Amino acid sequence: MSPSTWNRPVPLIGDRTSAAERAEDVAAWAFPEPARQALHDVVAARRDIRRYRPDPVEPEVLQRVLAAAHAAPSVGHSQPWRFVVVSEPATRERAARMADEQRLRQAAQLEPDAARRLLDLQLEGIREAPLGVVVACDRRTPAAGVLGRATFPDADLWSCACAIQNLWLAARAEGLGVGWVTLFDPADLEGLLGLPDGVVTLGWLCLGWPDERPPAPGLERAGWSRRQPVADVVMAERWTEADAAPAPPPSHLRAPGRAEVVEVRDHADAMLTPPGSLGLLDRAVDRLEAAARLRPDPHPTGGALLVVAGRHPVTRHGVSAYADAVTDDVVAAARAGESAGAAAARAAHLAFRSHDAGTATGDLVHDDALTAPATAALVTDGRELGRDLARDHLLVAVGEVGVGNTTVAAALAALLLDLAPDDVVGLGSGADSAMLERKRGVVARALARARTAGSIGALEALGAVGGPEVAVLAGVVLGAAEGGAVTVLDGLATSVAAVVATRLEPGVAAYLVAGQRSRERAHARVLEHLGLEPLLDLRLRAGEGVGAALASGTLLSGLELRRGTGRTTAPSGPAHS
Ligand SMILES: Cc1cc2ncn([C@H]3O[C@H](COP(=O)(O)O)[C@@H](O)[C@H]3O)c2cc1C
Ligand SMILES: O=C(O)c1cccnc1
Repeated sequence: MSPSTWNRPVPLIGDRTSAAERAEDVAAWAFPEPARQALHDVVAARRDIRRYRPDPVEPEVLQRVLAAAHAAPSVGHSQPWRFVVVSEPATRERAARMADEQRLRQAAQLEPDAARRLLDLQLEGIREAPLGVVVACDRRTPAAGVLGRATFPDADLWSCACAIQNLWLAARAEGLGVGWVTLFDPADLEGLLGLPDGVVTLGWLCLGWPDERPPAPGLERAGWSRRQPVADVVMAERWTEADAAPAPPPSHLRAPGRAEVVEVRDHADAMLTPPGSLGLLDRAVDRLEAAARLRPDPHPTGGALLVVAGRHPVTRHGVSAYADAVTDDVVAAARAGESAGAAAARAAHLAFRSHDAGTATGDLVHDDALTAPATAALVTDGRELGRDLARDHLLVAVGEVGVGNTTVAAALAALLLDLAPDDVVGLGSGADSAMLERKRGVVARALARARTAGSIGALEALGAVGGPEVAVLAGVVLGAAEGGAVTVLDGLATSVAAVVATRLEPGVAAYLVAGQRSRERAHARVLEHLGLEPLLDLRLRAGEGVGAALASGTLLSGLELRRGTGRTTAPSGPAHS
């Protein structure tokens, strides 16, 4: 039964346009042609001005120019810029002397001819221009406290540079000249104006009515440099240097593209709810829906849980709180539909499959876990399993069982992500501190052995320190994606398997959902590496796909919620308001 159509609730604040309006005319946000042309004219005619008339700049004009600067984009909307407007002739004179001193110093470092050309350059603007605007950046907020600066700590300075550009263009439109002088020892300039610690300057802007109207940059006219062709600075897809273009990462897998992703979002935006109101769940449902759009109609709607079992000779080093035989018990219970994984699948309305991947041949410390042919065969088996499950299911939740496999997963995570044993070894099914110490030692020795080979590929790493269920699971992730199904990851081992899969086929990343963040130590790092935020964070340590099943239940509920919620009507009101 399909739901009825309802009036679109138009928000009274913010963006009043609907997805349908935006899809109908994607360019409707543009300015009229004369305004666009004017913008390009101003950009092209902006010059660095060094000669000024002495006439004053009216306060209203100055305010307009400063307001444009203050409208610049800034990292995390932090507005870190400060503008010190200097009109005192004595201050300008002292600043000019500082710049002269630096000019002589720099000239002394240059070849004689370049030095003469530098000395010829007009730097009198600081004295002549009626105003100086010293742009400063208040850096006293710690970078980690500003959205976007923890990763790019200098983004606050770039924001100030954006403000300078805005000021410059607004000034040019008024007919004013701007010259940006950075020939200072920053500490001198900061001292001159009394900038406190933690506030740094980006230099001195001369501002006034220009006594030159240059059609081209002064440095270009002086033969100092020339504007490079735009084609020399634009690259397609990857960094390219002359003819040394490196090959792109191989991916034969088609990930949902822009068309599918936008279509899914348009569809979701037309629901009788505020767009994106299900938060992270909305994003995971988007993923499911985008992948489904690559399939022929009609496509399946439900999900399955696959639990893969493996056995590990590494247990002989005393790294698990349980005996090897537990793995066989769980496999038998799974067949009887009585393992925790089987029960979790039933609770979440998922089909259940278990698969026995067999036994590793090496203990990681002395020998590779798997030979190269065994590794390849296991990945191929997994790929087929994944494709097979994808035929009947929209999502494949994955889980594992294998006493000792948190040691294996930790070693593989460390090898693939270049982490230390301390960062990856966790409690597993219940280690005590002595066992943790042994696990760290085993992982350290396994890594030392594997790393003697130098840099190794994902499949080699899998063979060296992985295990049979991890290899099969890497294949499952690949096969499921090929079949258009999203894989819902469980704990550490399944997530490390997904890392292997993304190394083999970068395109699979778009088909992954992190079901949960488990208590196992390395899991958070591995999920971060995959760029995935977990749907659940319950400190699980169950293995067997229990967390993936719980999350898949929620995910399928989210999908049902989206498909069952009423749609709103198309356009209501103009796109421009
Ligand atoms: C009864 C039992 C059932 C399990 N089901 C999953 N695991 C979980 O614990 C094992 C990994 O932990 P470690 O590396 O410490 O051995 C895996 O089998 C994992 O799925 C279980 C563990 C036990 C004891
Ligand atoms: O986080 C996991 O994946 C995990 C933790 C403990 C035991 N088995 C699995």
